[in-house]
Amino acid sequence: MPQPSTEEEERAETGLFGPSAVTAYLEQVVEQLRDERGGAPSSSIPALAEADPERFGVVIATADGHVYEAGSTRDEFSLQSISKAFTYALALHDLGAEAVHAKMDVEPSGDAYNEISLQPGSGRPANPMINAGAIASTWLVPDSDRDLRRDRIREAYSRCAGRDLAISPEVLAQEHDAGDRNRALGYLLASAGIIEGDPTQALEDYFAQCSVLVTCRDLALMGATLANAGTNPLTGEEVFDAGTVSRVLSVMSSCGMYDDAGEWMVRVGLPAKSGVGGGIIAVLPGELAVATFSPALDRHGNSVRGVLACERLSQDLDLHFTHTARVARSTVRASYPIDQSPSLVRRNADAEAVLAEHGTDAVVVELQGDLLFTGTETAIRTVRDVAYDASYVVVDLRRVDVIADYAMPMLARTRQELHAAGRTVVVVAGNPDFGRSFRGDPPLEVFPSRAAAIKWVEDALLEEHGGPECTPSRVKPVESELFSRLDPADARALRVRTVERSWAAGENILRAGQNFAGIHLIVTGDVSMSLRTPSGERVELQVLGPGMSFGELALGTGDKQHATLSAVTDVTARVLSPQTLAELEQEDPGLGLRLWKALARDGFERADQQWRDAAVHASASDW
Ligand SMILES: NC(=O)CC[C@H](N)C(=O)O
Repeated sequence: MPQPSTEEEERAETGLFGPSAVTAYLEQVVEQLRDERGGAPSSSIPALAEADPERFGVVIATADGHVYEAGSTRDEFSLQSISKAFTYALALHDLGAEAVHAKMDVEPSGDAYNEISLQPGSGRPANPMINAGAIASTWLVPDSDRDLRRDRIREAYSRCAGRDLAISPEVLAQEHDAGDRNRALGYLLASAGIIEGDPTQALEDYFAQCSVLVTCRDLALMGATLANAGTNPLTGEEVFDAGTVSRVLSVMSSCGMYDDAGEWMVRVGLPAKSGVGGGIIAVLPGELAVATFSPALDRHGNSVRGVLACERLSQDLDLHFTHTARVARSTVRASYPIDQSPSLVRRNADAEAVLAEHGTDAVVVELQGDLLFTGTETAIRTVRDVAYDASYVVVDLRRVDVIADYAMPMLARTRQELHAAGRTVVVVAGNPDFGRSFRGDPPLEVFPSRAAAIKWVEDALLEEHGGPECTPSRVKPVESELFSRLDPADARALRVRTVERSWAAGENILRAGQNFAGIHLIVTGDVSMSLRTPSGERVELQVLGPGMSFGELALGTGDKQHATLSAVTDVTARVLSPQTLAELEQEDPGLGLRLWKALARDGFERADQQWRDAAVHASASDW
């Protein structure tokens, strides 16, 4: 079955941009280590002893399924002991950790992989990565009614690799012929009651799993399945549950490289498993897997070039588990007072004055990435710090990918603590689950956009620090912004020429592109002004409230509405219709001229305000 290719591979074949920089790096590593000629292929069976020691491949497969390879990455070789990690996973998956732990411990033995040894006292093998534990793991995998044990094992490996892997009959026959030491282990396990009954079939199935043929690329995808918590990142199929994978990786960390495991964790720092066929997989949980292949082995039975390549990648790419803690510092994307990114609501002069004075009393904290413990701790510390000086905190979760279950109560408690101290936390979240993150009493305000959240906070600040004139629910036309620029007599003369119109919440009032439909003075309710992007996305520009006007800008844009106006709430307005305006020019040209001057001043000020808002919005990133 052909090996599945990824999009990068297909694109790289087109040659448009050439191989990725990651591939180029791996090619450089292969070339620089190719001259390392220490060690020799395993002499345990002819098929291994005859392997070409010059073959050398390195692959990185990311936990989201991107594969980068260099060197001999498509040549097949036998899996050998790397199989142990995956058979152990299958036994855990089938029987559970307790049943498996009754048959083998999880302690590093410090012995060679084929040591004839069981733990004193318990009589269990020290761990599943040495042959004694591995044979016990194989025995634990039950035949299913559909498949023999060895088919179940091979099929599980194939699901991790993303393609159908085969057992080499030649290697299997040679493992069988050379298997007396393993048979001694099998009967020792039976004598200790670890294997119950005849160990023969388990031994044959163990030989079979060692004889499964893989390529370096297959190994990397098998490792990436472990890095991706048990789900194959290319096929999306869950092969093992996350708890099983966590246990397997833990045991690989302490035992996967046999009596070189301690040195390995210091120099490479990744859970790994090697095999005398010349393969190694190393896994950075949640991020990637590295796979290497070169048949020449050191005295521990680990590939010489493979170990050097893993050390090199760990050091060059900072893969060591003690180096990957930086991600927490990137949890906080930005933090700024709301007056640096005011809402889209056009406020009257009184309201603007109050917000200018109190706008720093509310702060936005934008979070991103995964809120695991360190990310959550950083987020909590930041929210508490900003809340020290601010009464309102807007926590923007839209760029957060994951909030760990244990983080939810920590975030909820933080909100309660701030509430008890007179602070209010509101949340911006597209994911409804995230809205639960800060839940508690009083009920949490969750908004789909930051603009809506900031409007809510501004309204709260105006209610606290401004009078009713800041957030009027009703404004007479003669007190509107536009008419207040005129003499009272002119305002009254125009008021009698208006007609009342009303719209229900959600109703369209004016559409972009339609002809001028008159000057509208909002008496009650909120009106949203929006545009459609070329891709059809609706972008809200402003929210207008009582006392404000709309529709007149069409006069400056060729009599066509430049934006869509829709009722956010129920709306009533007084309208100077186009016909009324035409009659006014005939009947009282002086009043008409004074109206146009007031419009011009209002328009220029509004345009200036919009440019200033646009500059602020551009700096405060997208809405
Ligand atoms: N470390 C290894 O890869 C050893 C595998 C070999 N088939 C054995 O069982 O001894």
